[in-house]
Amino acid sequence: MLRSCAARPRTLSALRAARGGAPRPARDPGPARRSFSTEKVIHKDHSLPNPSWSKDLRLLFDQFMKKCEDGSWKHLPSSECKVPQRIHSFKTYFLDSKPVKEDQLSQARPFTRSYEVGQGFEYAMFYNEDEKRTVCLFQGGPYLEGPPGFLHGGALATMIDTTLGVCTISCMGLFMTANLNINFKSPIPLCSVVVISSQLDKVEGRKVFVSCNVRSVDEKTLHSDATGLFIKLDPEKSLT
Ligand SMILES: CCCCCCCCCCCCCCCC(=O)SCCNC(=O)CCNC(=O)[C@H](O)C(C)(C)COP(=O)(O)OP(=O)(O)OC[C@H]1O[C@@H](n2cnc3c(N)ncnc32)[C@H](O)[C@@H]1OP(=O)(O)O
Repeated sequence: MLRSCAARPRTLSALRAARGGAPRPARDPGPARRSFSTEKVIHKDHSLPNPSWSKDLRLLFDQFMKKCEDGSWKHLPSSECKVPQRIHSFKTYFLDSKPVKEDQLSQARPFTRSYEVGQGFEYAMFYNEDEKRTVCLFQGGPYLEGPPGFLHGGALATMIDTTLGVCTISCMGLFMTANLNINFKSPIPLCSVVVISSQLDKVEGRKVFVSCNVRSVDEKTLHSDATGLFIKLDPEKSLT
């Protein structure tokens, strides 16, 4: 039986409604056309509240949306993370890599958005360009269990990597994670909400140094801290 963090939609149509969609969507054109067409593709924004979000996550989300009103913070819709041009650019950088078969590629989707609503990674990100900071409000669902009742360290590492990755976007260009160091200080109860606060510390040529901490909603518990190194892909190089 599925478990969830908040009231779980009981029917398929309720689930679709929770995702913000119509009760029965039009026939899906198929992932190949949906994700990789050069035509304008409309993606659903998974970073908006849904019924699986706990009160804590909703409150924090509302607080940050308020901060967006004066333009200092920007809410990052999940749909911006999978832009066809960006996918094409990555392909051109890694021309010599063993090509993924088209039918496999057509099924690809962002790791953190590949779970049913409420079961995996529920999160929203906010970005402050002037301060070079990114904040991720994250609720890890029941399918992300590591030690019984607690979040898997790899799931947290994924969210740290994603948050730090978004933090590098102020430098523009395409980046890859080269190094990630995480100190796990206190386990995170499954289904609880944590705040990942990241900042850009230093840029040295193509190297971008970023760091973050992960705290409980009341800020009393430091769950983790981490540093990351992201490398801007060199247009002169084609990597294998
Ligand atoms: C406005 C709204 C927009 C929203 C927009 C959303 C965007 C949505 C974002 C999603 C965010 C997802 C975040 C997931 C991000 C992954 O999951 S990435 C996947 C995991 N990472 C990988 O697979 C990377 C594999 N590694 C590589 O491809 C290559 O090693 C790299 C990292 C590209 C570097 O290769 P390279 O360009 O040949 O670099 P290279 O010349 O060797 O080194 C450059 C410099 O970096 C140093 N360096 C390289 N590697 C290391 C290392 N590991 N440690 C220390 N130093 C290193 C070198 O020493 C060198 O230093 P200098 O000599 O210049 O001082």
